[in-house]
This record gives sequence, C-alpha cells and structure tokens, in this order.
Amino acid sequence: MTSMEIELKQISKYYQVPGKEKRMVLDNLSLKIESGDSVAIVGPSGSGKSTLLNLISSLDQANSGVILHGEREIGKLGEDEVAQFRNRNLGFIFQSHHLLPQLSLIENVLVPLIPEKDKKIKVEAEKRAQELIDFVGLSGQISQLPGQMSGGECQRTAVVRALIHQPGLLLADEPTGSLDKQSADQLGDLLVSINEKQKVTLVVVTHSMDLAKKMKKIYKLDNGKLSKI
Ligand SMILES: Nc1ncnc2c1ncn2[C@@H]1O[C@H](COP(=O)(O)OP(=O)(O)OP(=O)(O)O)[C@@H](O)[C@H]1O
Repeated sequence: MTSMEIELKQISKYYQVPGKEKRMVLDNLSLKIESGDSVAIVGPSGSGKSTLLNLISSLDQANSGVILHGEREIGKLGEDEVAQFRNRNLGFIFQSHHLLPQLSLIENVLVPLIPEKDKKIKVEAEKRAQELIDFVGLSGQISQLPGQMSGGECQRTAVVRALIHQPGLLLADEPTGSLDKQSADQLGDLLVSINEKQKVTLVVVTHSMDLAKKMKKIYKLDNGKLSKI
C-alpha cells in the first residue's frame, strides 16, 4: 500500500435530535489532503473534529458532498465494500489504546490478522509486525501484557496494530490525550517518522498544539468551517 490522497468536496453534516433544532456541524466544507501529507485538525470542543474524522474514515456519512480516497468515491460503495475498504486501507489510533488485557504485546498486534485466510498475507504481516515493533522500540517487550507496560508503550503498540495491514491512511483521534507530556512528545515524534518512512498519509485530530505543530499542515475547525493556520 502506498499513501493515499483524500479530497472532501463541499461536505455538510448536521445532526437532528428529535424535538430539537437541526445542528449544522460541518458547513459546505472542502479539503484536499495530498498523498503522504501529515495534517492536524484542531478546534474548540464540539466543533466537529471527530465528526470530520468519522466522515473521512467512512464510519459515518455526510448529508451532502463527496469524499474521495484516491479515485474512489466512498459514498458510492456498498456496506460490505466500505467495510473491506476500511480494513484494507485505513489504520486507526484513538485516545485509549484498546489493547486486550489478557493478550501479550505481539498477540495484540496480530489481532487484526485473525480473520485473514490467505496464508501468504498472514506470514508477510507477521514479519512486518516484528519490523514495526523494532521501529517503535518495543522489541524487548513482545511477551508483556498491557498491564505490565506504560501508557506510552501501550499506545505505541496500538500504533503498530494500526499499521499491520500497511494502510495508505492513518487516522488518529486525540492519540496523546491520555499520555503525560514526555510520552506524548515521544508518540508525536513516532507518528511523524511513520508518516515519513512508512509511506502513509496522516490525519490527526488533537487539542494539543504541541502535537499539531509536528504536522506539515494545521487546520482549525470552527463554526463548521476549516481554515489553515
Ligand atoms: N450522534 C450524534 N447525535 C447528535 N449530535 C451529535 C452526535 N455526534 C456529535 N454530535 C454533536 O456534534 C457536535 C460536534 O461533535 P464532535 O464530537 O465531532 O466534536 P469535537 O470537535 O470532536 O469535540 P471534542 O473536542 O470535545 O471531542 C457536538 O455539538 C456534538 O454534541
């Protein structure tokens, strides 16, 4: 997989809670993210950052507009196709690492391969897992359980898990939100080197300007609109 270009054309998204007025969250918004770019989305709480990420990742659908991943228009794919597209092309990192507590580091990293039937793909991914674990500096800890690792180490493990299928796009929602300053700084640097060396486009939603500043571009989301800062 090579890094992916993403384009959002005139996207609008509103929520309609019964008995309440329609709430416009994203208002006719356009954005082009070039292949291999690293982009931070910042903005006040409730401005729609996670909503935007959910649309890019096809977990949610816009009310109007078009989202392109390379040549592919996400809104035109059927449910199964979208799920397959997500599995094969996208990697996700969240504020919480979501590792399974009863599994070791290496077992957690290999979880996304459980449904994989193709032996060759599986073997290649297992080899890649080892290389990625080396890359994030955790090769000495592959047998440890999440409870025996620090928050930063768990989050780095989650990064490896997100990269196991060689996604073209890595999406991170507040990836440093639960880390102390030093671990947050380390994780930010790791995301930057992954963007540069693993050929993956990176989109990070964050409240942290320290993290945002590590990305090549920063956009602020406010009142449904994006502006470059
Ligand atoms: N499923 C939903 N139904 C109704 N309203 C929603 C839904 N999801 C989000 N919202 C509303 O949409 C707005 C944007 O939410 P979103 O979570 O995208 O903001 P955010 O910028 O990520 O916030 P934060 O920084 O606090 O995580 C908020 O006002 C929120 O209450």
